[in-house]
Amino acid sequence: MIKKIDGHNMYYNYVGNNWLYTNDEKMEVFSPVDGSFLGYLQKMNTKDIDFAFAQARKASKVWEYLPASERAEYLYKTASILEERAEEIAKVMMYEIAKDYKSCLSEVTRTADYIRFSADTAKTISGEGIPGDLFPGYKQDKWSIVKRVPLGVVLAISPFNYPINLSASKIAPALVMGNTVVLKPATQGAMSALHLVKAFVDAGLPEGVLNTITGKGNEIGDYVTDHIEVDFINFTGSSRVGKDIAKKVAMKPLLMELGGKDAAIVLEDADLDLAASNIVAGAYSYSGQRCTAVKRILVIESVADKLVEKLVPLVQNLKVGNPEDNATITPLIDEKSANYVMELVDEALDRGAKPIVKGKQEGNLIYPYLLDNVDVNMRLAWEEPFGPVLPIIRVKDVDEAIEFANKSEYGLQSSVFSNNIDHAFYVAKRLEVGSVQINNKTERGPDHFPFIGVKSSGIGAQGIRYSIEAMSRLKATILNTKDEYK
Ligand SMILES: NC(=O)C1=CN([C@@H]2O[C@H](COP(=O)(O)OP(=O)(O)OC[C@H]3O[C@@H](n4cnc5c(N)ncnc54)[C@H](OP(=O)(O)O)[C@@H]3O)[C@@H](O)[C@H]2O)C=CC1
Ligand SMILES: O=C(O)[C@H](O)COP(=O)(O)O
Repeated sequence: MIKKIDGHNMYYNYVGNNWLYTNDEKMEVFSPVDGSFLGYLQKMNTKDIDFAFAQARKASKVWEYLPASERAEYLYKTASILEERAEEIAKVMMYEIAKDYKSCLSEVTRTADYIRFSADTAKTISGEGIPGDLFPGYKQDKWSIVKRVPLGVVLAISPFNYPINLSASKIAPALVMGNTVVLKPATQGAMSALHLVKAFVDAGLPEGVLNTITGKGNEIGDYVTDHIEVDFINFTGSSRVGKDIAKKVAMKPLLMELGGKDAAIVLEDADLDLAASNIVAGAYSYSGQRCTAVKRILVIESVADKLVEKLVPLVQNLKVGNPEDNATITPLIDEKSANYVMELVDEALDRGAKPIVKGKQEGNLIYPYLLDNVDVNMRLAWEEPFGPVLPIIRVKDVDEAIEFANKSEYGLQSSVFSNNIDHAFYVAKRLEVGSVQINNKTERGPDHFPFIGVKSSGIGAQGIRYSIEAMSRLKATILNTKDEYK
């Protein structure tokens, strides 16, 4: 997987049954932690990409017909290998994406659990037999035997922020269902993703079943997504890129998890300590670079001051610094992203938002901001910063909270904090999002729950069983018999 070039690591792609050096074009990868040089990735060209898809197509004809229980065995082995290598992989991830070490480690072990659970779940996917005579005019001589079959070749495109988990959450359900996979990981995150792929390879996965493509999304993306051999696209990333792909590819089924602007709605009867601790954990972990991060607070005016009082010390106490020291606030993925976050902060401050915790920018590191009195005329009320910045929007009553929550173009998750279950359900029922958390921060998981984005936040449902179902289709074989004995 790794060869030395000029004394530096060069990551190869896995295609067919080999770690391949495909061509001389390469990309340099630097660490967002300290700018150090991490190594090279290959820039695959159209010929290399064609080869990867051809391998996946060829393998799908065999893999599809392997007994499901045998496919599951490869996943069990992969999960164990990942666990054995958890510390090594977590370190690679920490330097590659500047996520704190503890979270990197738990991402790897969570992924092993995810893969194992996918194998378990696949063994519960059964079919059904439907008797024909349920419909008027038919006799007992006709049966439809309905089962799930794979779609063929799945293109998995993953983002930088969960390079292992959001690659595996596409690969594992796809493979165990009998699809083959071509993975295009985020460029910043690809080294970690290739370590995941190596675990599958070392588990003995047959030739061509899992293949990888590296290269800049904005250069090879169109060619990859529109490739004739792609039967299904499973994408996680920004709404901008997701929408672009959806517009360009015609008649290809899609599963997309995109951006979010998750609101934490705090009602008058909320437990404010619980709300404050959940909101701060939800908003600032991994410096807010999570699609499910709490990205705005909508609080009823009558309890807003009290909530703010509880939030301020929690935000002030967040550890800022190095991922090796398990800081919560670590450098953002790059300086461009940090500059965008500051653009939103500065615009809100210029328009009168109150910085109750005032952060600062040092290159790609942003110290946390908590801004009060953000209003609907500020970009920060609507745009997704993907950084450690949390706006507080004060609302007069519950209906205004619901109205503002739903005005967002996004619809991933929301939280509602209330000690009155009827009030919480009143709000939950009216929110236009995939999931509502009652008295908890917004978050994905446990991973067998459905994870759904609506509006600009996605298409379809992820979650182990749901992903398996999404990457399969029903196939009916109709058995016609004669009710006679000759
Ligand atoms: N809802 C969810 O589950 C999640 C959503 N997200 C969202 O993702 C964003 C951050 O992740 P980020 O990685 O920056 O997202 P991007 O959309 O920039 O990139 C996601 C993936 O798409 C690739 N890509 C980029 N351009 C194209 C293209 N034209 N065609 C095909 N693929 C392309 C990228 O490759 P390359 O790196 O080479 O550019 C990367 O692999 C945030 O908006 C966040 O909310 C993130 C995680 C989970
Ligand atoms: O990409 C994301 O940000 C994740 O899907 C969120 O996952 P989490 O809620 O487990 O952090």
